[in-house]
Parts: sequence; C-alpha cells; structure tokens
Amino acid sequence: MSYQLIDGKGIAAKIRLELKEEVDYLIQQGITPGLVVILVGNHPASESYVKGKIKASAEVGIDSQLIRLPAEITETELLARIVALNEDPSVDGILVQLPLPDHIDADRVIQTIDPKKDVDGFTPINMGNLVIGQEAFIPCTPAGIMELFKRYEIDVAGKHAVVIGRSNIVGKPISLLLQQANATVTMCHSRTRDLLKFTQQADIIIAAVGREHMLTSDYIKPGAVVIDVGINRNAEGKLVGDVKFDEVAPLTKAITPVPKGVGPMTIAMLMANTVLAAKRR
Ligand SMILES: Nc1nc(=O)c2c([nH]1)NC[C@@H]1CN(c3ccc(C(=O)N[C@@H](CCC(=O)O)C(=O)O)cc3)C=[N+]21
Repeated sequence: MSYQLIDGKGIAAKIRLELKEEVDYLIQQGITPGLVVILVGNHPASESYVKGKIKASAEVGIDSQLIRLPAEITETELLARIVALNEDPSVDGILVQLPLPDHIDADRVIQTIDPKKDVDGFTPINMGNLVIGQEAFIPCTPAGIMELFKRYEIDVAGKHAVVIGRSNIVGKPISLLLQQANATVTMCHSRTRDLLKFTQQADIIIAAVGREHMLTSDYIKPGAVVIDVGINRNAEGKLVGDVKFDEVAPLTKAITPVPKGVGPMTIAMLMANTVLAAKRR
C-alpha cells in the first residue's frame, strides 16, 4: 500500500518563511520579537535542540539570546534571572530548556515565567486556559502536530485518536487539542493493560512514549495516521522514533518520520508563539 510521508521538515521551513514576512512587518512598526533561551548545565541533547532554536530565530528575524548558566547555579539565582527577564520589555519569549539539574525544582522555575512570555505554554495559566478552551500559548510539540494535520488536510473530527504517553509537554495537551478538534480521544500510558487492544482501534495514533521502536506493525489498524513524537538516541547515537517505521509505514495512510517529522515543527511553533507574544506586546 502507498502511504503519505508527512514532511515536517519541509512544512516547518515554509512556516518559518511565512513568519519572516510577519516579523519584517513588525520590525517596520518598531517591534523586534525577542526570545531568550536559558540553558542550565550541559545536557548533550539540549545542546543540539537549543542550537536549532537559535538558528530558526535568526532565519525568521527574531532577536534571540542564549543564556548559558552553570549546572551548579542555585534555584534562587535562576529564579532571579527569570524575574529580570519578565521585567525586560525587549524580551517577548522566555524558554527554560528542560530537563534542569536535579537540585532545581522545574515546576517552581516554570511558575516564575510571566505567562505572557511563556512561549512554551508550560505555565499553569497557559495550561489551565488550554484546558478550558481559552486563549493560551499552546505547547510547541502538540501545536506542531495539529499544524501538520491542518496542512495535510487530515480531518480529525469524529476519528478515534489514541495518545500513548501522558506527559505535560505532549500527551496531556495533544489530547485536549484533539478533543477540541472533535476527535474521540483515548489516553494510554505505561500502566495501560493490553495497549494493543486500543491502538488497533485507532484512526490516529500519537506515539509519545520515549521507547525506541516500541510501536510495531501489530499495533496498527490498516489506514491509520501515525504521528511519532519519539526522540530516542540509539546505541550508535542516532535519533530514532517510538515507531518501527519500516514495518509500520506501509500499513498507514500517513506517517511522520524521525528525524524530519515532529521535531522541526516543534521549533517552528516556538517561533510562531514568539511572534504572537511580540504582537500582543
Ligand atoms: N523548555 C523546553 N521546550 C522544549 O520545546 C523542549 C525542551 N524544553 N526540552 C527538550 C524538548 C525536545 N525538543 C525538540 C525540539 C526540536 C527537535 C528537532 O528539531 N529534531 C530534529 C533533529 C534534531 C537533531 O538531530 O538533534 C528532527 O526531529 O528532525 C527535537 C526535539 C524540544 N524540547
């Protein structure tokens, strides 16, 4: 069977071009969108993701700044840095790269970010507004997935979507967005019994597990749409998804690859949220 390969990388590039036009206009109005990325310590994967964010900012015309802080920084010092950025009018978006070192309470850090500058959409205010369907910054990965559905004209209304994973960053928000788009959503997770029974009924599968190649062909109903959110490093250091692509893809109607699927869309949506924050300035 032939399937559609969802080109996240290509769509993300297109979105960056669209955003650049908006940013050019904002700059003419005297508003240069500003994004600050805070990286604490040197988590190897974070280095690569942060680089992607800075590069995309430059492309779109967003004035970005990377603040590198030592792994030993105290929580109090980190919170003070965030408070200063909250008060800086040239800063539209603040992103604190996760994970943080163990001695720092990530929840407290996130709660310190001004919700108006929370371009990750991780603060309780934005999360809460998402839950009740009010205007909010939508977390970038789920926003990117919904954008892919839109651009590929994949209608989710009335479909059965099975979300595997219940994280605050992906599982919870994507399940809400799918419900708002009139899908019927089942949430599965590490304690779900007989996961197969659920996924085999799914028209749409969102795999956000974090386990290399766990989704094999036996999980799939023929003609399903499969979105792979996994970003696992295998033994050779290669980026691999949660989905065993080679055997799953031929069964699907459409599928995202890893890399070049959801990952680049996450960054594109971060750019979009930053532009939105600047417009609301
Ligand atoms: N506060 C915060 N916000 C985040 O949005 C956030 C975070 N912390 N911590 C880590 C995760 C992960 N994440 C990715 C972003 C881009 C790619 C991406 O561009 N991936 C490329 C490949 C990149 C590579 O090869 O390293 C791809 O899939 O094609 C992946 C993962 C954002 N995250």
